[in-house]
Amino acid sequence: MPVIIESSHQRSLSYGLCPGARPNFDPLARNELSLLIEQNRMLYTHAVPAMETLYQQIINTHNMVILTDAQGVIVHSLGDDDFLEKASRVALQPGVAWSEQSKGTNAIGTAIAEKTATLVHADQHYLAAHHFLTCSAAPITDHQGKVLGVLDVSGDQRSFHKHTMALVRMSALMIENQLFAATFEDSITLRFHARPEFIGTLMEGIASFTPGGRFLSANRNGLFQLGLSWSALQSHTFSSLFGMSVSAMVDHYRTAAPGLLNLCLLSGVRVVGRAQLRLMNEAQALPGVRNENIDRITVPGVPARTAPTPTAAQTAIAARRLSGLRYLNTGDPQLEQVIMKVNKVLGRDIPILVMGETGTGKELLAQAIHNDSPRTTGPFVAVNCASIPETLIESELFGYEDGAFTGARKKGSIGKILQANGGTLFLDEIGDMPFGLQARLLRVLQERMVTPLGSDKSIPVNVELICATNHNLRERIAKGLFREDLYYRLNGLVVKLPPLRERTDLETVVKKILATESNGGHYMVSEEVLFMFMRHKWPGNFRQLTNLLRTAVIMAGDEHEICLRHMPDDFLDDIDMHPAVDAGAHVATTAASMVDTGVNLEQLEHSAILKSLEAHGGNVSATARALGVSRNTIYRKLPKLK
Ligand SMILES: Nc1ncnc2c1ncn2[C@@H]1O[C@H](COP(=O)(O)OP(=O)(O)OP(=O)(O)O)[C@@H](O)[C@H]1O
Repeated sequence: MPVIIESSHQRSLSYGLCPGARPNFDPLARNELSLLIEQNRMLYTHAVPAMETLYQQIINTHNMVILTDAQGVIVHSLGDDDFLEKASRVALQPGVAWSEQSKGTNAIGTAIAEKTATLVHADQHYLAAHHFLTCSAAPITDHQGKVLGVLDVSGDQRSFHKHTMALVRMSALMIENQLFAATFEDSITLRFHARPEFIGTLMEGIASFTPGGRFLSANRNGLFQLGLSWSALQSHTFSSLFGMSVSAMVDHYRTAAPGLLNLCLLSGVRVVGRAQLRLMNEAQALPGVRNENIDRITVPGVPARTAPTPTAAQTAIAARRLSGLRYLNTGDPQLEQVIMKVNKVLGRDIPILVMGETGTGKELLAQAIHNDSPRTTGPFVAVNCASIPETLIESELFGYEDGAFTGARKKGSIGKILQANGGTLFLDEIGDMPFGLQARLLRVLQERMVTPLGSDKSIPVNVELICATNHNLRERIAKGLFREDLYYRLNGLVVKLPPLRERTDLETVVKKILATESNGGHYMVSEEVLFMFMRHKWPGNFRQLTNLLRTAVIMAGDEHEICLRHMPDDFLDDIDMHPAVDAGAHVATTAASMVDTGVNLEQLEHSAILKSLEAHGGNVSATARALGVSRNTIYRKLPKLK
């Protein structure tokens, strides 16, 4: 048995695992999984296209391609799970943990423990239940060598192929290189190799530098070619590593037809390289480049931004999928119903009407519907009917011909409806559409033709329509402000987004927003703040919560726990915090008087929790202890208290 497997078996034993034990395949709850994906957003976005390419190479071989986070929890998997027994299918699904601690020796867990690509075949697995598997895994590391996750191919051990490991390694390297390029987008990046034909391939070294030439980081092959550790490289510069100053390199690209750079490594090995400069704002710091108030410089012959490659397009598709419906689902039952209904009409040409207060995420939902629909590669065009002056909304929507009215642009405009052709048109605040225009919109929807202002030609149009409103449209119909016939044309499926104060997943939502706002940084809110959030009415819903958390993250700085002192004063003013009272006595008296007045048990329970929380200054743990229930019970019951 290879040494690496032997030491892993010893570790598995020390974790108290028994080879004959039945593994635990319980996946994370859906809301926990969306949070996990949110926290690993960058890895996920860059890995999914590479996983799809990898899968194309092993399709029909009874294998699955798996991506995990740094702890070995699966965040995405795709492929043939037909080789698995029904009961084991769940094992390779998102949300299941494959760390050594939970599953013993296995390719994912062992690759994380050993920080190296690992093959675990058949009975090399610690648990007998996994002996039917063969798994090849490679860690994906960031620019500082920290493991971000693992890429793995798992299949039936009878389908073992010796090339699989090499494919997995190459794909992991591809993901690392893309992550590296995305991290150092605004730096000097040098791609280098001893052989010119390897520039632009997975074998190239990549090193990044500040505009002044200070070393920032290098990818795996870069470190290998430079022959120095990451920490030893910190004191180096472009010129100390490659024997050429940054200004000489810039001069090279000023020549008429600059070829590859001829460079010499510290070891004396000669390499060739191609530099990319994408310097934002710091252009002035670059020696030899004139300061002409430029905030992005392009060196002739060097593309400032690489043209979109198929991989970039795939990355964009993955990013779109990441904003799909399943990632909005963070555990609130009302929202779950909305998503379930919307999923049923996807791609069926049924207009969707989204109701909800301001900031409840109506536009985000519309975008997610578009991203998950078969029209995802088409345009998504949003029009806010309330924010466009009444006199302009007609031309904005329907377009106009050259010179149709005074002030019109010379060449006319195609209008938002035609811009959305082949995609989705999202009409926000539809209730505010001027009455006169409602008839025109209705005609477009019925005839599927648009006639621009000043034109006598009708142009066919094919759009999926999503409308949103925070008005009660029936009331507006009754007042003669909204056409009934248009209402019936729009309401193919009507869904209502719950306001934040009614959502039961506030804690998950807060974590998700914090993960996004802090770019993966690990911020959390204190119990006291969470309690306040649960009592707040949130008139601005997500918009208000997102802004508040954005500011709080900045205020908290290095502290990572967001407390009351990080909250803005106006928010604190809004919260009605009563002084603490003797909880027990107060609860008992209130309960007695409530029973007298015929209040039901649920109201009594709510009142007791509320009073106790007030008495404990909002401390949920202390309240739970005082009332003899779990913290979760308090959280579950809190939203109903408002
Ligand atoms: N589920 C969510 N998670 C995180 N942020 C969200 C969520 N839903 C909405 N937001 C954020 O809240 C803000 C408002 O969302 P959005 O514009 O979709 O709401 P809306 O209901 O269309 O608002 P309005 O009625 O004012 O047009 C946006 O910044 C959006 O990114």
